[in-house]
Amino acid sequence: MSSAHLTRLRKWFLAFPPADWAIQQVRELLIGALRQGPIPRHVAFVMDGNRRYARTHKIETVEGHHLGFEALARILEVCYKSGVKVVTIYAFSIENFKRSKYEVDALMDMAKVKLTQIAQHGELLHRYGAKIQILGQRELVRPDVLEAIDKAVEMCSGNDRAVLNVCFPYTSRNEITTAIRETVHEFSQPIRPTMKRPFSESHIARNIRTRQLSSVSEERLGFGEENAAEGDDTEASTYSAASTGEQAPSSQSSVSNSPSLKPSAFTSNFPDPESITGETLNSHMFTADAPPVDLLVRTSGVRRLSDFMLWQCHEHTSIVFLECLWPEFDLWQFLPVLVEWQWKQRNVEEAAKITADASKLGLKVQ
Ligand SMILES: CC(C)=CCC/C(C)=C/CC/C(C)=C/COP(=O)(O)OP(=O)(O)O
Repeated sequence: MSSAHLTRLRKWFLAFPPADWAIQQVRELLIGALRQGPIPRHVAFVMDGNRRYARTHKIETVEGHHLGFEALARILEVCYKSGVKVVTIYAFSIENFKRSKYEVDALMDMAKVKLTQIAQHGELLHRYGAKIQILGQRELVRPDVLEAIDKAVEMCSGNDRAVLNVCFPYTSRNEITTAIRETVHEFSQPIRPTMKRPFSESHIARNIRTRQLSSVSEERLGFGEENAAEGDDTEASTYSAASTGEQAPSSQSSVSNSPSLKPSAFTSNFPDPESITGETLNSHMFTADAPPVDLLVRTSGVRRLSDFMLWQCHEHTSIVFLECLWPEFDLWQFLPVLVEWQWKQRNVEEAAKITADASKLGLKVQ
């Protein structure tokens, strides 16, 4: 039986109210079971296969994208109900501008209408306390579309339990380039000395460190350049306080992580590029506030990342390629992916626990 016939049969069966009710109950039960295990904090989707779905079902391309949106709404419900905090979707790649004007306009209009719809009071995003963030190159979007999506963002801005990141129009290369450009700009600005805050925690910590280091230096080293290289003098402390308080990325907590002056560069008054870390760049990514991606799913059998979430994927990110086309994607395809992720995650947590216990006993785990 062809997939078109199966879809029709499924629709016919689901049209019976008792069947619909029973399926809803099973869905709730399965999601409840999922919630008993670890849940990925951040899930990303490459929603691929809308046009192929439209072709195989002999419907308009735009209709394929509309069915793609319906699949998205279903899957967002599954994610938020299961406890996923951040969902990131590849809604429009910068490369997608190469498609026909008709299709680009249709996708833009769809974003305008659908984002407004799901942001309404009582609709999906409010039900799960999710806010929207638009990630990408805003300047490439038509003003009327921008106005509508900004309004949708505003409508959900009070929500703080979950996030929907809509990448639109986005590529990782553009995101990473923007982050590097902003970092270079930040590190090209002279550090402005600010008022000393004598009773701030960081100021006190620095002063203690400075005193400890200077007493060691006085005893052993004198006041040579080497001494300066190890500790902060009072002037450097003031500069560090300025950068820790105002210029360092929020995720950097230690004094040594913040943009600081090289002792040899005290006179240059610029932050030390050597203090740029992965955290510095991360704080300039569009997803700065989000945890790294734990699970990335791409549908339609295509096995590549297509310039999506290249920075956000880490050594434990599970990347899963599924054969089904995006409009077909639902809990039934997603469930095995989540169960496998939970199984792997338990192993990762178990291994971390063994390593921690071993290090407490002074042993080394291979
Ligand atoms: C909120 C919001 C804006 C939702 C967007 C809805 C949605 C599903 C957008 C996906 C658009 C897109 C380019 C999909 C890729 O499939 P494709 O067109 O490349 O299909 P193909 O791989 O079969 O050619």
